[in-house]
Amino acid sequence: MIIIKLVSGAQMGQIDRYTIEELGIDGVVLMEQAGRRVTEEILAEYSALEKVVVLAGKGNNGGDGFIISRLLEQEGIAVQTFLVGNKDEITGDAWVNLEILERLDDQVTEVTTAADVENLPSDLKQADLIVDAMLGTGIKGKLRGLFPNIIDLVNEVNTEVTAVDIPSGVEADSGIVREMAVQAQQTVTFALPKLGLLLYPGAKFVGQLKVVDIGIPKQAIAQQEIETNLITADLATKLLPLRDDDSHKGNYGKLLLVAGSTGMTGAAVLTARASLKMGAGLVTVGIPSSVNPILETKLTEAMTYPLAETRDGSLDVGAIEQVEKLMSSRDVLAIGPGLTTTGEVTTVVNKLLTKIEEPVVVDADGLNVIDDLEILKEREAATILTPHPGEMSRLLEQPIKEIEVNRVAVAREFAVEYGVILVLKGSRTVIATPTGEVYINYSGNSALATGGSGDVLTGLITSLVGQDLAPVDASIIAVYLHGLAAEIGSEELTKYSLVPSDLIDYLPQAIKAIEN
Ligand SMILES: NC(=O)C1=CN([C@@H]2O[C@H](COP(=O)(O)OP(=O)(O)OC[C@H]3O[C@@H](n4cnc5c(N)ncnc54)[C@H](O)[C@@H]3O)[C@@H](O)[C@H]2O)[C@H](O)CC1
Ligand SMILES: [K+]
Repeated sequence: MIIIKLVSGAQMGQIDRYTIEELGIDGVVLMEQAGRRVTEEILAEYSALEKVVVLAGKGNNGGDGFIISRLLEQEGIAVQTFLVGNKDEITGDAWVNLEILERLDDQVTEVTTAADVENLPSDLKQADLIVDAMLGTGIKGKLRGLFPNIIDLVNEVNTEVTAVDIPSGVEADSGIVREMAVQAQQTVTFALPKLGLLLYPGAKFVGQLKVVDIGIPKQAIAQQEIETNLITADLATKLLPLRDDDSHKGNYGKLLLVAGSTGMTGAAVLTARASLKMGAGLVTVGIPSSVNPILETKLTEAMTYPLAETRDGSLDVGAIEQVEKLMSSRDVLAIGPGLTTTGEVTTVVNKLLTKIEEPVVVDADGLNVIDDLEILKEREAATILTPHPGEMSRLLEQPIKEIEVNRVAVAREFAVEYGVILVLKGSRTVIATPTGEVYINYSGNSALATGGSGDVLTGLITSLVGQDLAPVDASIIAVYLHGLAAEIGSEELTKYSLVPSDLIDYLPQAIKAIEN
């Protein structure tokens, strides 16, 4: 599948409603399929189950749980079903399934008091598997009642857990976990992955994720406008530009990278090397003149251009005209890595953002010195901003925490408001476009959490924009490959020892993995 849509809990609810009310597929039928699919996944994963505990909540997630209890019993497995709540509070499709279970004489034990909770641990410990069907997409706000205690118990015992749809405690829209959530080894989710299963911190609780079809027709999904997509290997493959044998360097972009300063030449080197390794045609690094000799020795294929500098070795306003002149024969500009924020850098960056008519990628210090976001709106060519949450926090003058818990919304709103491609870095990098489309990246690992990995990403994006890719497509491939190179590289080097220059060395293997 090339594009995988990611849904919020509310969108999934709408799709359900449409399927049931407009298409006339009964909710009980959907629930039956849901329960059956989870049961199949459980049986496929665990071959020798003897005892299973199903923990059910009062909503439809619990309804799925009742079906799973019934189907596992039919397989000859001893199932204990606990309902967190009173039976007389159960309604609708969940009630239908509770009734069936009772008619079959399969016991459902109510857990309604602290004393009931105290009785749970021995059963939880003795079980081969716990099925978490307490809270699904319907969770709202802080965990209430007995849930915090029960979730604690589930997490304390050693028994493996399969979560139904989403681990209880994780919010489907955001991945927010208010105080705690069930730590699952496996999560079986219905129809489409929920955002909260991919975004942190929720993602930590999911274990292995399986997305199963429960018979929701694709028309019901199509009728929802879903603008949030998962970046898959297939999508990266589809977007990767082909290289024609009958081509020359002019076909692959002329890049100008304005980066580096005294003490930070490494940033310029990483950006340049990454852009070359991604296939750029011609790369020029514009760098404060006194550090130019360093770049000359560190870079072989890239050209360098000494730019006007102040006494402290950072850019001087004289660089504005030099960059403008260079850009008259270049296709794309990247500005920011290792520039520092001192002296005249602010003026240089802000002036260039208004003057340069080619696509611009702004990163690191380039982002830190933007003094008026309005200039972004004025730009006609594409602007790609690649902040990490700290830089985003500065751009928006909002606490990092608010950005972290709201990555998708923050990125989308910013991209739409300022007409830019926003690449909000972090585990699960979010790419947002001026039209409000969002792409979430799943590749990568903690090896990327080190100074310099952002410089590599900037090089990759700039390189692909130079190769004439649409800025959003360039960002998608770059972010995906960057993460994949980290995954491949850390297999050999470990997540501790993989450094950004290694990322560049592993890029060819990442490209190979997605090449057709
Ligand atoms: N996606 C599908 O096509 C299908 C999904 N199914 C399952 O249905 C749930 C969603 O069911 P819903 O009834 O809307 O909500 P929940 O069961 O998740 O929870 C409602 C239940 O929980 C209580 N509650 C809510 N928040 C809290 C809280 N913070 N603390 C304590 N209690 C809370 C609330 O009062 C209700 O009692 C979906 O995930 C799927 O598993 C269908 O089975 C098939 C189709
Ligand atoms: K659940």
